[in-house]
Amino acid sequence: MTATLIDGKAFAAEVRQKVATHVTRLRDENGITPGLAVVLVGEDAASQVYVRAKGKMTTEVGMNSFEHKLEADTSEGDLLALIAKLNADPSVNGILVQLPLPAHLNEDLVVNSIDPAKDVDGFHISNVGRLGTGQKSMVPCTPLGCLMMLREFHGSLSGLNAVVIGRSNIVGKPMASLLLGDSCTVTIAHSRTKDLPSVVRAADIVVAAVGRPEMVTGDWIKKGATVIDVGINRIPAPEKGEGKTRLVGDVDFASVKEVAGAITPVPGGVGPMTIACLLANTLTATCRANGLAEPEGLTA
Ligand SMILES: NC(=O)C1=CN([C@@H]2O[C@H](COP(=O)(O)OP(=O)(O)OC[C@H]3O[C@@H](n4cnc5c(N)ncnc54)[C@H](OP(=O)(O)O)[C@@H]3O)[C@@H](O)[C@H]2O)C=CC1
Ligand SMILES: Nc1nc(=O)c2c([nH]1)NC[C@@H]1CN(c3ccc(C(=O)N[C@@H](CCC(=O)O)C(=O)O)cc3)C=[N+]21
Repeated sequence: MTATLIDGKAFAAEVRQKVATHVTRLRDENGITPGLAVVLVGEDAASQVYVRAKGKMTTEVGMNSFEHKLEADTSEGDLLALIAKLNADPSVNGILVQLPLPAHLNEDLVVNSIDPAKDVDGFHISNVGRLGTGQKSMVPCTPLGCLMMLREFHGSLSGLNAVVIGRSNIVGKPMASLLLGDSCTVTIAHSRTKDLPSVVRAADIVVAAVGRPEMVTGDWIKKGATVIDVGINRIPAPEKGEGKTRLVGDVDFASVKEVAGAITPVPGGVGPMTIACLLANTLTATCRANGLAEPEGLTA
């Protein structure tokens, strides 16, 4: 058996197109252009690539993109002052501080200084609490993108067994909340889970967010299960030439696709959906800030 490929890249393009249509309407009918501010501290090469891609897609959907690149040794006070300025700026509807931050900066403090209404990552303690209690919130982009793909593929998720591998605040935990919200029976697995393969074998839906290249193999997967691969791992690819690398997920695509019913690829799966959901969240935040109706199908 070969699994159906869930094409995140194509789906993300559709989401961005929907966002662009709403942005045009906001401009024409309300004279509003949503603005997204991205703050990058330090020179991490991978982060720079990602920030550039976000900036390009932000302007492509007709939003304003504001990039703030700060030195790696920026003080906490200077970073908090920038965030305060962005919080107060009416042309900024969304604020994203690229994580991880350099070690001398307190991530919780920084994230919780963002105005929750502009917290398009959904990492602020108030948004986390709202999501956990089923109140309207900003929903973290990566889990939201996974949920959109699952809903598109399955229709209803009600009663399905979902196993989320990974319990980070940015992926695993919010993913589990969203799946519970859609009435899945949810198990969260992590590095202390006993006999992970047999836990995963019970799942109709597997979301792998571990950060270990190709860890989940075909013999862990129930026949016909849906597998969402969040992992982004760069590994050496000597076959492409000396010093070359390639991107792989947390799922061993080759063996899993023979057993699963559906699977997302890496690249071209969750990654593009994450950026599309960031733009969707920025649009949602703009509508809420202006007391306008929210676009349908772009939030949880
Ligand atoms: N596509 C996208 O848009 C995004 C992709 N990512 C990618 O997703 C992956 C996960 O990211 P993130 O959640 O931030 O990672 P973290 O490192 O914060 O969390 C990893 C989780 O995996 C668990 N884990 C580690 N090793 C094992 C193991 N051997 N067996 C079972 N569980 C294990 C850890 O358990 P414990 O808590 O016990 O230590 C932890 O809960 C990474 O590859 C990252 O690059 C992340 C964000 C966005
Ligand atoms: N505050 C914050 N919010 C984030 O959402 C956030 C973050 N910090 N820090 C880093 C992680 C990682 N992340 C990715 C998003 C898109 C791709 C993506 O588009 N990947 C492409 C491939 C890109 C490539 O070729 O390198 C794909 O999977 O097809 C990857 C990774 C968001 N993150």
